[in-house]
Amino acid sequence: MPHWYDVTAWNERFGNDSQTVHSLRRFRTRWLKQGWSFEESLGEVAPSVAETLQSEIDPHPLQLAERLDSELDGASKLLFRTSEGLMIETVILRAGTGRTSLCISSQVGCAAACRFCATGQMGIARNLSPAQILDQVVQANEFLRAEDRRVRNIVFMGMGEPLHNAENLHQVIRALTSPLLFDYAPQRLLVSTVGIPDEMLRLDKTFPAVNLALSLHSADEAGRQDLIPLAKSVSLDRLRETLLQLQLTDKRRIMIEYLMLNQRTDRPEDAEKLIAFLKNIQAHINLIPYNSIDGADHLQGSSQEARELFANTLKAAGFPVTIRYSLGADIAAACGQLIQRENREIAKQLKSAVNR
Ligand SMILES: C[S@@+](CC[C@H](N)C(=O)[O-])C[C@H]1O[C@@H](n2cnc3c(N)ncnc32)[C@H](O)[C@@H]1O
Ligand code: SF4
Repeated sequence: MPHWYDVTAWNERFGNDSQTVHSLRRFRTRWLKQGWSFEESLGEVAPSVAETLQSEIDPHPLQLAERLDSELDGASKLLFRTSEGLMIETVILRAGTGRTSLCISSQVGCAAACRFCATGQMGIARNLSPAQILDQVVQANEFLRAEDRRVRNIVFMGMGEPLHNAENLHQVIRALTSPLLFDYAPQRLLVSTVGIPDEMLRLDKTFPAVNLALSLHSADEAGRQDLIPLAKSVSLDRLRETLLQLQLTDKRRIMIEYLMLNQRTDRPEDAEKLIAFLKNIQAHINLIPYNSIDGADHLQGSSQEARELFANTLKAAGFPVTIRYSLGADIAAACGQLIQRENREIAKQLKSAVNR
């Protein structure tokens, strides 16, 4: 089997004898849709097929290192280790409605190097493979099965910039939405990006029903560049043009993520700039409270009062606005923060091993 998430490979590998095809379908349903373990699911196929699957598929390229359950709300953080020893995190969010979302990582570290982001400050950027990205969903669903739950929504809002890992992202979306594998509706997926125009357009063209969120954070050119070094190569004009282009093919609202930073992004003039930037764009604005990170003492989150005033200005201009409620505050703050130092150390060791 070249890759288990490649549907055509299954047919090529096992042929189309109807009994085998049916039993393999049951196997994949148990494993990928119902959260059964790989081993349990093997019980659905003939022993000879099970033996082949066992020897050719590595069901868990990620090793679970730790699980942290929030005592405040329904969040759980899963810390995984890659075969290189690097750590990534995945967050399960259980909403009161019974709906479960999963926040997954697409990279270890991130080249965008945003000043406010622990992942960006790790100083490394490694793409996760499709199997490593999908394993986060597989392992989360295995946990959730004990609670009679299944992941309903998947957001690419964990570590890394998904559009810097676009080829793998496309393969992952294909697998997640394939009726023969995970069978998620594309509307249940949300890709969050710092803003890579060509890849935003390509994603929209390839998967028009997958939701897109743009992490804008500032509609002031110098202010945005100050927070997001990558923004020096993507102007606000280019981003606005991209949003307008997306709107031509897609009538849904795009989500704009906006980090609330004291005296940097939360002043009345910042709200006016944001309103001007979003003129004629169907946007839903999500205001994000800042989780402070190590090494960014110059950044402070906005007060609740400033957030509410900002939200009201945007609402008065006609935009739907939500203030993101941060789940799992007790199980560690901003994404990437827990493992920032550990990954730096491991990346250093790997580098010196290569140079030796
Ligand atoms: C970690 S990023 C991953 C997806 C993609 N790279 C992006 O920037 O949209 C997901 C979201 O987390 C936000 N984020 C990063 N660091 C944060 C922090 N310290 N506090 C609050 N939100 C943060 C980002 O701005 C982004 O909107
Ligand atoms: S916020 Fe997103 S783009 Fe910026 S460094 Fe973090 S993961 Fe990368």
